[in-house]
This record gives sequence, structure tokens and C-alpha cells, in this order.
Amino acid sequence: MGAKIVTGEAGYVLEDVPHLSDYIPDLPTYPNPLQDNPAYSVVKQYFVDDDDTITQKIVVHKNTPRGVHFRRAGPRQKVYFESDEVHACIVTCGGLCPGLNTVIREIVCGLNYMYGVKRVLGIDGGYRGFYAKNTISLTPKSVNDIHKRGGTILGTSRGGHDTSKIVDSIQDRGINQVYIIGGDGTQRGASVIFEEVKRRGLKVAVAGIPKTIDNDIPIIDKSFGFDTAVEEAQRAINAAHVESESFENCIGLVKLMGRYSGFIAMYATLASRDVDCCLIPESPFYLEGPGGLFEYIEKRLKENGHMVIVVAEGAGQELLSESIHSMTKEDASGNKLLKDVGLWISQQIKDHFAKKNKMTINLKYIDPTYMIRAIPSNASDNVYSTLLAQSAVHGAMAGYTGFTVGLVNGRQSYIPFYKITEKMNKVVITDRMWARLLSSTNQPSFLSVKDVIEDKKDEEPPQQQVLDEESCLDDNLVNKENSFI
Ligand SMILES: Nc1ncnc2c1ncn2[C@@H]1O[C@H](COP(=O)(O)OP(=O)(O)OP(=O)(O)O)[C@@H](O)[C@H]1O
Ligand SMILES: O=P(O)(O)OC[C@H]1O[C@](O)(CO)[C@@H](O)[C@@H]1O
Ligand SMILES: [Mg+2]
Repeated sequence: MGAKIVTGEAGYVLEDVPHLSDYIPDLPTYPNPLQDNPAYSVVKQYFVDDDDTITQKIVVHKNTPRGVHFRRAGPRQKVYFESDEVHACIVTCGGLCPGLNTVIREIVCGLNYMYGVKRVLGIDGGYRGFYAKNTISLTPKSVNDIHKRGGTILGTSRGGHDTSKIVDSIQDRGINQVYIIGGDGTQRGASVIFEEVKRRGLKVAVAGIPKTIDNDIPIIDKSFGFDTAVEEAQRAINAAHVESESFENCIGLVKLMGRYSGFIAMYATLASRDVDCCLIPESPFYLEGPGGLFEYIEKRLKENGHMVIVVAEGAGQELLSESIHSMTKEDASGNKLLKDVGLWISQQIKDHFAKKNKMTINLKYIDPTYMIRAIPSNASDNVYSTLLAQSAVHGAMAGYTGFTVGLVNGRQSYIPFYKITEKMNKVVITDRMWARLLSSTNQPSFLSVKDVIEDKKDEEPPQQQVLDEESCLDDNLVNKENSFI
């Protein structure tokens, strides 16, 4: 389906989400049952006005266009489903992330407590569970405690997305609301499910809830579970620091998740203050020679006797592919399989210092990657996950479909799938946040002045990346940094 674009004065653009009534004529509407709910009856203007939209661009100049907006999430006065007509299902796909169980819990409880919906199914083990497994019945009672546990009670998987089998299963089971929790790949899968549902003319609302521990989804302020992951990473960094302080010439090395986006490593480094060097996929580095990593390590050890290095799993992959050849190239979803930068860099450092009898060093390597995503979410991610789940429920009940729910500049919004899947959110190393990190660690930038000038001469701006306050005036660019600071 083509984009639903509404324009207004002063360069206002609404990138709207699809609605069931776009392709099913004469759908009946019903008063929102929340109007009789005692908890909400005291709230003035509880229902969201249909004209409410959220701006993507928060820093503007006097004469710049108002730019892209998204539909504000929340309960509507009229709903498109009667309570006992709803038959919902929930699926979780891709990697784990703290908060998954909270989102599941709050969809089930939100549907039940706010809209009186009793029939909710869990799909077992990701997309393939639609056609290859039995479903799990979910009630407020059965999900009551799950937010205290890590992982997903539904199980998850990569690969196995067979659109027509999935939509057949939706149709055969009489499901009319589908809640899909997952990362960029999952949202791409959700988008094709929506297209197929629409092609068949089904009254089925498809709602995505974005999940990514790497924080690599664009538009949204940040992903649920990210704060928890950064907090948990502190424990590994602290251990690396304690170890490195206790031995002579000791390097504590911590590998964190971050396939293409180094946000966890960057924020964990900024939070810790004990890190001397942070390596991320977006910032190429080199080992040998002036300005290289070995020279910096030698300097820090001479100055301080110890150091801590944090490396994101996707960092330096171009260096590794020169020296390690691996047979398996992709996972079941088609994501490139990475080589272990932590082990590789540990060996390179040891070899370098052993080679010329340069210095006797100790190196302690800590790999907590799965530990930081398998834990339950912290308090703030629990609240965040709850709001996302409730917004998704309000959207589906109001007949919206083909949307991902997300926080944009601190407000819950409905975002069309294509905005979420067309780009990837990455750290912009020529922006202020990375400069803050460099000035906090004092590590080399691994960029010569010439590189920076060359970079700036590049015709294409870095369109899909998180930008700093001053660089968000271009309509095409994504500004997300304000919500982080
Ligand atoms: N282009 C696509 N079309 C249909 N389905 C897709 C597409 N890309 C991925 N999927 C499906 O989405 C599911 C999850 O994808 P993937 O394993 O890439 O994880 P993800 O959602 O990106 O999460 P994360 O990367 O955070 O772990 C898989 O079942 C995969 O088959
Ligand atoms: O080993 P798995 O489960 O495929 O997951 C690893 C990948 O998943 C992620 O955590 C994203 O979900 C990446 O950071 C990591 O590369
Ligand atoms: Mg992904």
C-alpha cells in the first residue's frame, strides 16, 4: 500500500498509518468501553483527538518547514471491534530483550481490563509457530507474574516467515488482532503480513511493537530494554575494572552486543567512567602505528598501570575478515553472522606485546553478551513496555493497522511500518554524542583530520542515523538524541 500522506500549512506532513476502513467499507463503530470504566471516567479529555499528531523534528528554526508528523497513540472515542468479537494473538520474534514478558503481560491485561477482551492466544516460538506449533491461551491470571522473568514465555526464533501460511493460520483460527513484537526483521515480516491480510480483505488489525536490544530501530526515541541492558553492562565493566586494577599492566576487555549499532557500548562507556577505550561498528579503528590502538594501550598502561576496553560485537569486522575465514555466513533470518571480535582483539593485543618483549601484560576478557539481554527489565523499562503495549491495544481497537507503536520525542505514536524498516539507527561518529564519549575516555578518534574533511565532502548525508540537536534540521534526517539526554 502506498504511503498515507497528509500535508498542511507551513510544510506540515502527516505520515499516517493505514486503517481497516481504508479497504473495508461501511465498518460499524462502537463507543469505547473505557468511557464507562471508573478508572478513566475522572480523566478530562481522556480520548485522543483525531487531529493530534506528534512531530518528528523537535528543533526547528523560524523559517524551516514543520516537517514529518505521526499520529498520536492512545484511546479513541469510537472503536471498530466489540469486546466479545476480538480474538487476539501475540508473537515474539528475533533475539531476546529485557521487557518482552512485560509487553506480553500488558497486551493481555490491557485488552482484558480496558476493553473486556477475553480471547488472547500466544503463538509459540516466533513466526513459524503460526503454522508449526500449538497456540497458548493467555489470560491475566496466566501472565500475572511473567514481567519478573527474563526472556519471552512464548519463545522466539529466527527465520521461518512464510507469509501465506501465517495468514492462513490467522484466517483459520478467526484471529482479528495480531500483536507482533520484534526487531527490524520482525517488523518487515509484520509489514508483509499486513499487506497479505489487506489483499484478502480481512478485518484483522496488525500492530507491531518494536524490540531491539541494539537500539537499531530508527524514529523511536529508544527501544524498551535498552536502559536495562546498559545498566547490566555496568556489572561487567566494573568487574573488568576491578580485575585490571589488581594486576600489573592489566587490560580488562568487555564485549557487548551491537551488531551494526554501538549504542549499548557507547552508553555503557559514558555511564561507567572507568572505560579508557570504546570500539563500535560505526567507528573504524586500526591497531598498528601512530594513532592506533596498540600505541594508545601502551601509553595508558605506562600512565596508569591498567585500562578497560569495551568493544561492541560488530566493531572491526572488516579487520577480522582479513584474518579469519568462516563457513557460516548468515543466520536463519539472513542476518550476517559476525566473527568474535573479543577473542580476536585479545589475541592481537597479547601477540603484539609478547612479540617484541615490549611489556608483560595481563588481559582479562569478559563476554557478558547474552547475560545483558536475558534478564528481566528494570523499573523504567517496565513502565515503558507497559505504555507501548497499551498504545498498541488502543490502536488496534480503534481500527488502525499496519503500524508500529513507538515513543517519538517522548510521546506515544503510531508509525507506518515503512518508516521503521527503511533505515537503521546508528551512532553518528561526527555528532556531539560520540565527541562526548571521546572526551570522556580520551581515546584516539582513529580518524585523521583528512578523513573527517573527506567524510564531510561525501555527497550523501548520513540519513538514517541519530543526530545531535544542531544537525536535525534536514527533513530526511532522524533526530533522536534529545530524548536520551
Ligand atoms: N524481509 C523480511 N520479510 C519477512 N520476514 C522477515 C524479513 N526479515 C526478517 N523476517 C523474519 O522476522 C523474524 C525476526 O527477524 P530477525 O531474526 O532478523 O530478528 P529481528 O526482528 O531483526 O530482531 P533482532 O535483530 O533485534 O534480534 C524472523 O522470523 C525472520 O524470518
Ligand atoms: O545469537 P542470537 O540469538 O542469534 O543473537 C545474537 C544477536 O542478537 C542481537 O542481540 C540482536 O537481537 C545482536 O546484538 C546479536 O548479534
Ligand atoms: Mg534485527
